[in-house]
Amino acid sequence: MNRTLRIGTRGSALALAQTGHVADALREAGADVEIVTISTPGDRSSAPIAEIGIGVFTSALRDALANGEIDVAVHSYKDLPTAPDPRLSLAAVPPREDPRDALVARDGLTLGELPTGSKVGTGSPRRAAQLDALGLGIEVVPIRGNVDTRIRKVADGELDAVVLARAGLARLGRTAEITETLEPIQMLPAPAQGALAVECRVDDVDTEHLLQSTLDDSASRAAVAAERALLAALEAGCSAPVGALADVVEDLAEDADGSTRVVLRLSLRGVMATEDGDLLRASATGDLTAAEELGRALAAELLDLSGHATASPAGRS
Ligand SMILES: NCc1[nH]cc(CCC(=O)O)c1CC(=O)O
Repeated sequence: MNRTLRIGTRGSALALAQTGHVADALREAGADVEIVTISTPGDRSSAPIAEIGIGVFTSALRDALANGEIDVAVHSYKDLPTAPDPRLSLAAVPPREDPRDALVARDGLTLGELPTGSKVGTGSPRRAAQLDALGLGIEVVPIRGNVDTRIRKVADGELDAVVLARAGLARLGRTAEITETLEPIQMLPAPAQGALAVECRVDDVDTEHLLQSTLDDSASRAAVAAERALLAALEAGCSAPVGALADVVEDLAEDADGSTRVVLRLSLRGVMATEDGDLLRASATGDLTAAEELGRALAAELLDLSGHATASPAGRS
């Protein structure tokens, strides 16, 4: 293909870093690429994400792609609405970064070492609910802003700690500032956290093929598909108190002749906060080729649990 591919991105440091990695990989594969920065309403507003709604960061980029202003859009996958955009194709899910959340605390402290009454900043209801459930006596303070702004609140002494996606810090080269990487058993990440979504126009089959063959990682795609199907089935967005993490695991399957062989399967964990702040957890394992079914089955289990726990589950109101 000898045309120049215009790759669209938001202008934040994180978005530019992510898009830079995608552009590098495409250049290595011999493509001619150019980066185009698109300003989104989400970048211009400082209101809480829960108020301005899912899609604030991604819909301007998607429109620019559908209109032909750009040929490729790179998104943080977890920021995409769960409804598919019929104008676009999800051409590639590149190998996922570490999906876990990370703590950046003063004086090198871990969560367990933070004294009672410590202020921990996060704008995410999912992170807030899971922090509260740990029962550490810490105060969760709502914050917004880019990664740099959030970390600065710790350096300035306004907060004792913030919780951020490890992947974002890794892409910005700032993992040295992490004081603890939070284990999923304490803090399940947002569905698709750490993964990128690379889109092109649905009728641009040349670009679709190039992106898919150069960038796509089928294990990352399957894991994220399961997590997102769970989220979609809970009718919840990125600001909902829902965490999910799928891992590709090795399992043993028995053949008809009695011999065993190693097969890859998906292991999915999910957490959902009720309106009372209780956490409901469930997990299941399924076929790598049936990721979405696994996500939907686990969502049904969580909804069933919530029916027993409370009359009106969070994320459905
Ligand atoms: N909602 C903001 C956002 N979108 C993607 C990332 C981090 C990178 C990723 O998860 O892929 C972040 C920052 C954060 O949650 O700390």
